[in-house]
Amino acid sequence: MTHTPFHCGFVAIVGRPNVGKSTLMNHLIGQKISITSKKSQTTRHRVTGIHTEDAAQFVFVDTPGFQTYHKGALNEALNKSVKDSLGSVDCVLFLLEAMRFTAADREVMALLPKKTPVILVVNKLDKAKDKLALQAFIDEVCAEFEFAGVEVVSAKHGQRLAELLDQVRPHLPESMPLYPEDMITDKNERFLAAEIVREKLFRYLGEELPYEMNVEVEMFEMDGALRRIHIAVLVDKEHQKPIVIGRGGEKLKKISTEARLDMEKLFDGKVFLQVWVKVKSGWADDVRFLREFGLD
Ligand SMILES: Nc1nc2c(ncn2[C@@H]2O[C@H](COP(=O)(O)OP(=O)(O)OP(=O)(O)O)[C@@H](O)[C@H]2O)c(=O)[nH]1
Repeated sequence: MTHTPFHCGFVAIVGRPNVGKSTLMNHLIGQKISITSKKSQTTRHRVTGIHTEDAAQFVFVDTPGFQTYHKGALNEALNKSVKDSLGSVDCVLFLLEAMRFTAADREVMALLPKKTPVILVVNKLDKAKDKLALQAFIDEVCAEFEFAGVEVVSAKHGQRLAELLDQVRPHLPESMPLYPEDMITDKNERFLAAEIVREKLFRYLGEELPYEMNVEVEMFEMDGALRRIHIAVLVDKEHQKPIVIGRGGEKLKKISTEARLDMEKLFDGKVFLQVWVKVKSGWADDVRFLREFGLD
């Protein structure tokens, strides 16, 4: 009897903000874990997604967008996180949007490792109608870096993701699976609860969203089968509070109701959720505070 060896490894997904990294990872692991939004720079934490097959396990690392425009301590922490995640993986997926190769993309490209295989993933295939122009675009990008492979996909529509996995699989080292096969993330429920609230804030505040904002889980307790969760939304300035709360508290109510429903679905149990807004002045440049978030 022949024995197929198991392969398991880490795969980093990198690219400038808004290329579709979170969307890609969510589709690859088949469940929504990392948050997505039309507004860029929504991913502040490394999120690990896990995809397990009969003979392979892919452990995905979703890095924050490489920051070019904001130079505060927060963004230095984010940039460091990109570099760290690239130094310790088996394969890197470098995402671009079809037909767009911007200065911000080149800045991320400059961080790509030379010793680790990098696959060029051209996303948003659904938007590229002219196939000849697409090939010319791919040739132009490939002239600037030695990629181990190229794949065109549509993360949003789940197109050609199997082909993408086929390209990654040979780069995973022979190893036992690192995680149980039904596990899709190593982030705990506490982290996921904060991610869900963050996503609702992005959805309901849109352009009004204060740039300097974060979400902190103040309490997460099991009370029998009930999860009691208290979450604080931290804004930088007093005048930003009413933006999040809305007239008569209407926005915050909507955000917390929707977040609670999502949590109940994901955790498969009842949730009692309280969300409130607090002012934490100057937090975006306070490195000590970043440390508490595990971001430095
Ligand atoms: N048309 C189209 N849109 C896509 C595709 N993939 C992602 N998008 C959209 O692109 C936007 C950004 O996607 P995200 O997954 O949040 O991008 P990201 O790279 O994780 O962004 P940051 O968190 O800012 O780094 C969202 O509106 C997605 O719906 C695709 O294949 N086709």
